[in-house]
Amino acid sequence: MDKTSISSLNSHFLNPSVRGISRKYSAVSFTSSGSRSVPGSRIGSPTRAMASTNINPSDMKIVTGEAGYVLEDVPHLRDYIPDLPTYPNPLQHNPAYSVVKQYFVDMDDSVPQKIVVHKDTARGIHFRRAGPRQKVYFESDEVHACIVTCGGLCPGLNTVIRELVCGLYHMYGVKRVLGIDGGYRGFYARNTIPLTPKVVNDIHKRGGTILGTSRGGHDTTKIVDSIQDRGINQVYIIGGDGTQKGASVIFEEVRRRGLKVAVVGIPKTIDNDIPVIDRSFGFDTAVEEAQRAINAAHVEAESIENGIGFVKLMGRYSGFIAMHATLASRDVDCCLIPESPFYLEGDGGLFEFIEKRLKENGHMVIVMAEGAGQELLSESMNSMAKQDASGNKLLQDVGLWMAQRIKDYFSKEKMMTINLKYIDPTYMIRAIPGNASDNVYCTVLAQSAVHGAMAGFTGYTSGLVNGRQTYIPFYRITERQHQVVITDRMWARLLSSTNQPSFLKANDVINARKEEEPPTQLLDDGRCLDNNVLDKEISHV
Ligand SMILES: Nc1ncnc2c1ncn2[C@@H]1O[C@H](COP(=O)(O)OP(=O)(O)OP(=O)(O)O)[C@@H](O)[C@H]1O
Ligand SMILES: O=P(O)(O)OC[C@H]1O[C@](O)(CO)[C@@H](O)[C@@H]1O
Ligand SMILES: [Mg+2]
Repeated sequence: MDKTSISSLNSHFLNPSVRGISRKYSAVSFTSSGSRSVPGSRIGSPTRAMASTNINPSDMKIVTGEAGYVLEDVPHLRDYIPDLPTYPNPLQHNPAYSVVKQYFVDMDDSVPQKIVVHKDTARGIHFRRAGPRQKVYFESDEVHACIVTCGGLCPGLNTVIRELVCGLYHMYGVKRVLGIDGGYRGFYARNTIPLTPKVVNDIHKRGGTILGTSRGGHDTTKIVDSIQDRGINQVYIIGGDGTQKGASVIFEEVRRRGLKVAVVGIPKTIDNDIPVIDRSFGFDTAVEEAQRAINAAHVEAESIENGIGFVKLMGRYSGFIAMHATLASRDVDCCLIPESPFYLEGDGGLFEFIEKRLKENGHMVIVMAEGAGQELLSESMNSMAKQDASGNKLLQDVGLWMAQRIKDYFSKEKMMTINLKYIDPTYMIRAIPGNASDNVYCTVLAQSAVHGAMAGFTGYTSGLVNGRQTYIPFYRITERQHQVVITDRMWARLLSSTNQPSFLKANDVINARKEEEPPTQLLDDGRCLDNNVLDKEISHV
């Protein structure tokens, strides 16, 4: 697409003829009952919003408005089940809430995805604001909820479980909540665990998940059969990108069967690799806990001649933990992440930098994300890529390999004595309970998820966008992975903090820019661009 067609797309979008509120629902007989109808409203095309992704248009529920406003709405039970009765929200009689002015969220409240704007910027994509609604679509004693945790561990998992249970009980008077044992396969292969506020009372102080977790084993038919057979009508699914994909297909099958079942995703990933949301719970805890390993590495390194403290951190495809832990610490001399290619030998390579830093300071600290430099390791070992039960790339231990390469290089090629101490705190970091800030985050996240299901929304991930809780359609969460953008300011901040070289060649920069994120990145002239045209017209970051 050339500049002209981009402009024409945008001018179409801002054209007065397509202004006003317009709606487009997916192919499955959605109705707009219950939605406020705006005088002069008309069916509009979601072309502009769809153009940004490979998403099936029938999955999208788009509401457009004045000045380029787009709401990427989430499905609702009444979209496929007509004439659903509503009930007054029981919170209005709850003394804790009834005194709160404007406690209920206005049905038209939405949260913008991009908050940096220019005076003539289109308002862009918005998500539905989370929170309690005046009317609910479930009676308290009708609700039979279940909670499942999938994928790797993450600090705060138990807090989310606790707050889902307590939120359902205390806010909505729901008494039937089941824990599914051991991830997705637990729906059909394991026992369930009845959850009450008493059972979950102090679980937030423990790491891991009291429900157990697993990878693989997602059999959609068996899972939905189990939901149907048990009479479950609210499903809370806590997990990472893979889990949210699984939640999305469960939702599709539930909708196909016409079941009154709300399917809700709660994003969990220690790697912070889920797009759209500000950050995932557990990430803050992980960055804080990583400080202990980095401190130890620094103490060891500075106590000995040519000491190198080497810390491996988690981050399969995304180096957020390593980047933030480095920025927080100030003791790190070099941070290596999967998104930023590097090389070892020759001018401008890692070995040259290590030698320089040791000569300057006598010691150094290196932080490496587990997904960094995997291609160097594979080349050197000539090894085949393997996968785990969920289909994720199984990483080789790059930290140990790199530590050995550094030792060999300096002892054999430079005849220089170095003292390298290798620290791998990865699973120790992942297994601790959430810290104070993550626990608050988990509480708000869980309560928001419950409010949405009670209000009849379904097929959404509950998540923080620009500091506000929102409901995000599954397809936005599953369409790509969130990664560090190495041409963005945050990585530049890290480079100026560590004063390490970028190790980039010109080609790497061009490729990195092509992979840049957002579907609605704001350009200098205030327009928004789609991913698929980003490579044609890259502006500032
Ligand atoms: N495309 C998919 N469709 C259906 N289910 C999926 C899909 N991808 C993954 N899953 C299921 O989701 C569950 C968790 O996936 P995965 O092991 O990738 O962890 P995750 O949720 O990405 O969490 P993390 O990466 O943070 O550990 C597994 O049970 C897996 O079978
Ligand atoms: O050893 P496991 O449990 O398969 O998980 C390891 C992976 O899980 C994560 O913690 C989260 O995806 C990654 O950082 C890591 O590569
Ligand atoms: Mg994952």
